[in-house]
Amino acid sequence: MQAFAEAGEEISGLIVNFLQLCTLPLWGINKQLARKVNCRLAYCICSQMVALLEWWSGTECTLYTDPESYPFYGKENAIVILNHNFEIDFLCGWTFCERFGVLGSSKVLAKKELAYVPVIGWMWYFLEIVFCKRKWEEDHKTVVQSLQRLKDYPENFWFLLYCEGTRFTQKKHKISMEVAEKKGLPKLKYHLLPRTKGFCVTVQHLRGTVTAVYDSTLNFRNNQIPTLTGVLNGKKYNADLYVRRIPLDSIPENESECALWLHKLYQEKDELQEKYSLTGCFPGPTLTPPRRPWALLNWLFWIWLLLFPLCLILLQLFHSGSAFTVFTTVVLCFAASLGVRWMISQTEINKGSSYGNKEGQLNNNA
Ligand SMILES: CC/C=C\C/C=C\C/C=C\C/C=C\C/C=C\C/C=C\CCC(=O)SCCNC(=O)CCNC(=O)[C@H](O)C(C)(C)COP(=O)(O)OP(=O)(O)OC[C@H]1O[C@@H](n2cnc3c(N)ncnc32)[C@H](O)[C@@H]1OP(=O)(O)O
Ligand SMILES: CCCCCCCC/C=C\CCCCCCCC(=O)OC[C@@H](O)COP(=O)(O)O
Repeated sequence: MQAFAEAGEEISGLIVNFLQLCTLPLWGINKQLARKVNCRLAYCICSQMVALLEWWSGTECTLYTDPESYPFYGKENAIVILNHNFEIDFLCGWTFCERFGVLGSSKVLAKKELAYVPVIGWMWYFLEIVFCKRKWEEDHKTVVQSLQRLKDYPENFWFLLYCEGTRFTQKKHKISMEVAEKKGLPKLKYHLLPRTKGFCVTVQHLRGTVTAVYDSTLNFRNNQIPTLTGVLNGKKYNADLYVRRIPLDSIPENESECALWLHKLYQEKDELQEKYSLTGCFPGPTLTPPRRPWALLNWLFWIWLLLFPLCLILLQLFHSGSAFTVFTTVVLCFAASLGVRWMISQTEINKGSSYGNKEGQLNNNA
């Protein structure tokens, strides 16, 4: 039955991918309309995952931020900088996107490998997500081109940058601190040394389009180690997100000064993490926007649309279908379930890339 449910989830994603494909002719006729339609279609996929986190697992997401910045959230384009320690940090990010109304349009500088993940990766293609190979010589041109395209984007968007470039592991941390030492930069305890090129080029090319940087730090209470499998199994987590709004005007235009600015920011982020690990909470007030019903309603819609008829088909098969048809259906469901499990494995840190491991970097970046 679980295989059947997972197949249903995947099918809904593939249907949306197909609808996105159908918008291709529209891009030539009315690009801004095509973008808006694709934002709504992407919302149909992302909000199902948000519904799993918010409504199925009941995970609580608390926002720590100052009341002066709060009215800007969701009303402007922004670059979001986030620490990269958790398997579901992207999902918590999506939850905040949902609550501030920018879920369908949010962007990320993502590794190229994710473009090939069915449903999510294919959806991203139509959202004009910026992909990188994490090899600057090869990335520079394509990243700049992709950023330029966002200048006339018709919806407010958040552009997420994991400046550490990869998920935190002890090994990657040790190596990046050796790099920090060689560069004469202070050591970080909780972060990898940030990669500055992506940030500087984003600030440079989105100046005038984006008005602020949201320096964000995510933690989970009581040293919880959240996983996507945990969320799917209904496990409740408690996420704390600290957000500081920094006007883009205050970030240096000069590349080397911009890189230094980012290193300094990560030193401050490290101090904040130290406070969190000592006290178990972030400083300042909490201002958490409530869950909205739309993610739940969209999820229920797809369940109603797919699972009910799929269950009926399955029942009919077992009652009257031939052994061959039953066998084929079961095999297809298991294949879809395997597909979903492979997608989930993309979020697992212990199956992560060798990027940032000195030995791996010489040969392989996958
Ligand atoms: C109110 C609420 C607010 C917020 C809510 C929060 C979030 C919601 C927002 C949006 C959500 C949207 C979408 C989310 C959905 C899903 C996202 C999921 C996943 C995608 C994420 C990824 O794929 S992360 C991986 C890809 N991204 C990045 O890597 C970005 C960061 N990297 C860069 O910017 C890089 O510069 C680069 C990729 C552009 C280029 O890579 P390259 O390796 O070539 O980098 P560099 O040239 O920068 O590196 C060489 C320099 O680094 C030094 N070096 C060498 N080894 C190391 C080392 N181990 N550690 C650190 N530094 C190292 C080297 O010496 C070079 O130094 P230079 O001085 O020469 O620069
Ligand atoms: C419509 C519903 C869809 C049903 C499907 C449900 C199952 C979906 C499962 C998984 C979605 C895949 C999301 C992929 C996002 C993974 C983000 C991520 O964490 O990337 C890692 C990257 O930053 C750094 O990689 P490395 O640390 O260098 O390695």
